Amino acid sequence: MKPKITTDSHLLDTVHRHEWKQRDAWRALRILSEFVDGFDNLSDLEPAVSVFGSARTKPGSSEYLLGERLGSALAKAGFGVITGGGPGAMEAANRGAREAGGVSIGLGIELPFEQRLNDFIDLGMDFRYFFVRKTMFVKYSQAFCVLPGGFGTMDELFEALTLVQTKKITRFPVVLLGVDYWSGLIDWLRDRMLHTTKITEEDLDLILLTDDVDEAVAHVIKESEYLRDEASGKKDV
Ligand SMILES: CC(C)=CCNc1ncnc2c1ncn2[C@@H]1O[C@H](COP(=O)(O)O)[C@@H](O)[C@H]1O
Repeated sequence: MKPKITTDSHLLDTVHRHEWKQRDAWRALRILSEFVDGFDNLSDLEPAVSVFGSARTKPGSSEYLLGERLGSALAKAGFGVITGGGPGAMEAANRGAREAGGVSIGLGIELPFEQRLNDFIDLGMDFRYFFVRKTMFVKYSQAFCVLPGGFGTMDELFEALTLVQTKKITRFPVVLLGVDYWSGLIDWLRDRMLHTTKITEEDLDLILLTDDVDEAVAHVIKESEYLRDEASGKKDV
């Protein structure tokens, strides 16, 4: 089946870009309105953590259960849980949060195939543009927790790391859950990127790698407290 054309794909169409000239100007307003909707819906949110992970994680699998436990632990610690609103690891984290009585948020994305928000979301939004949605993940969360995932998950992970490394955001905790899954990547970052000085030791220290949901949540709490103290002037920037 031929994939449906999405709004995002029109924007990124390089072949017909002359034809899109007029329409792209209008598109800018649509993008603006998507930002406004996001700010409007999310600015009153309690402290929240974004959880990322594969859309393909199977319900009942160990990775799904890890996502559920993470969502639940974050909710019990008082954090809202924000995901991409889709299936798999996103659903698992939303489910854990909802079942623990927390606030479960899903920021969905228009895709070329049929897609709806998962069934465990209290506050849901659908975005047309990936980049607008990504702004919301960063702006409205205190930390990123990353479950095993593919390209989409890597994109979200490395965006956060780049923002911290370039000091666009400060001390934003990034936790990778799933030692077995992620340790190959961490080894490569250390042995290749760090070894050839493309990143620094300090950059690697931005990431906590663990299988332990409680350790992940404790880390997020500790970093959030530091940021709160910093904002209230108790700590030097
Ligand atoms: C079965 C399937 C592919 C469904 C796709 N449905 C999706 N719905 C919502 N967010 C998504 C989806 N696919 C990728 N993402 C985004 O990319 C990440 C997962 O991508 P991946 O599966 O690791 O690469 C998620 O954290 C999410 O923000």
